[in-house]
Amino acid sequence: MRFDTLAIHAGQEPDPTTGAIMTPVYLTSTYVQDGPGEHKGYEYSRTQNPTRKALQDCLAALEGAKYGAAFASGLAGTDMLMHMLEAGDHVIVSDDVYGGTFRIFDKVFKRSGLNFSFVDLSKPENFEAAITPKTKMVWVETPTNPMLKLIDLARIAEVAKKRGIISVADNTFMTPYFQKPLDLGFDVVAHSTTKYLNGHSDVVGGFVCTSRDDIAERMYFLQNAVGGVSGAFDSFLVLRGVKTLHVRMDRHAQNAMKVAQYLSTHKQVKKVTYPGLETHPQYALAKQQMTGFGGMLTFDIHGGLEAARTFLKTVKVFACAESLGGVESLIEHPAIMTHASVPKEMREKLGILDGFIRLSVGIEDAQDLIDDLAQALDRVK
Ligand SMILES: C=C(NCc1c(COP(=O)(O)O)cnc(C)c1O)C(=O)O
Repeated sequence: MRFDTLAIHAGQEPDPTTGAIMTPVYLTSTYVQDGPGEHKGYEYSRTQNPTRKALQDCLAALEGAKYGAAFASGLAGTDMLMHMLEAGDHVIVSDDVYGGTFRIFDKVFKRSGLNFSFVDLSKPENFEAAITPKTKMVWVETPTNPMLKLIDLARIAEVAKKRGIISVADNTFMTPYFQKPLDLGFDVVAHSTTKYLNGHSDVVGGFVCTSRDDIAERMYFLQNAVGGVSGAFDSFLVLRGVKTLHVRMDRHAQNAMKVAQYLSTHKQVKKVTYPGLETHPQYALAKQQMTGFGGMLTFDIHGGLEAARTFLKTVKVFACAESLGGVESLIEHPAIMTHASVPKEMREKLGILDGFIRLSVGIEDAQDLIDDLAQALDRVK
């Protein structure tokens, strides 16, 4: 089956007992056994749950993975992956990542003895230069959150394989609809399903998938042993949301392009970054490894923090809030909000400055979105 059909059907057979076409929500913690160890493949819902299995199988099919595991949040999936490593191991991370991802690396796992290097992997030569004899994993986002830098997945994967390094791509921004890191040689894909996969801002969740048997064995062990699993109802909601992923992503991308083009002409706007604009420094790579450009864009507004605050308080259709990827349009100030946990000097080196604004462009009427931005920009000048 092709992507659009998999999004609706993969991992979901009609319920064998009743024929229910939608996977039931198995709100149960445990399963009665015929005798000690004599069960139907289900023992305890932290270990296995039919609704979570349907979600795991569906999302794995969309990423082209053999195995998938669903978690209570994106960072719970990150936590599981870090438990694959041991004290003294070294991880190379793209220098621009979600603030919470930076935080779990720098404030949690560094205390457990893991070492992290935050490297500008948009320049592929920097990856090999950062490898040490202790390097066990490379972790990338592309496009990065929030600077929307792109990383050449195939080139990173090639070097990682040659050096025996596990490669992980956080594919939250693009989703498998626009980008397939496993097809480009990556070992693991991670998602915050909170975002585009669920797509309706009513779940916090995570997902990790791979086609490597060795990684999968460890992944399922840790999912159960560490326990940060996706609950049955959250799994049902993500399974329901992902059914329209292909339709929503097309509309997100169409709207984002229109908004990016509008902002690019506005005198109050200093710089617009969107992978679909030919002005993006890595536009050629965007066209090479992505089939669409997503719904995320950023821009710098003249007037610094005061202008940014006024602007974020004046928009009406765009909601000022953290997160992204829902049907509604969101706007936020990374330096104060999503990336406050990144040290100021690191933020400023990346370009996350006082006038820097991130948009998650929703699937509303594009002209309504543009009109909303226009009226708010008029108030700023
Ligand atoms: C909440 C936001 N990000 C969460 C996130 C996460 C963490 O996902 P959680 O479900 O919030 O734990 C992981 N990876 C990326 C690329 C993310 O953007 C945000 O950027 O507003």
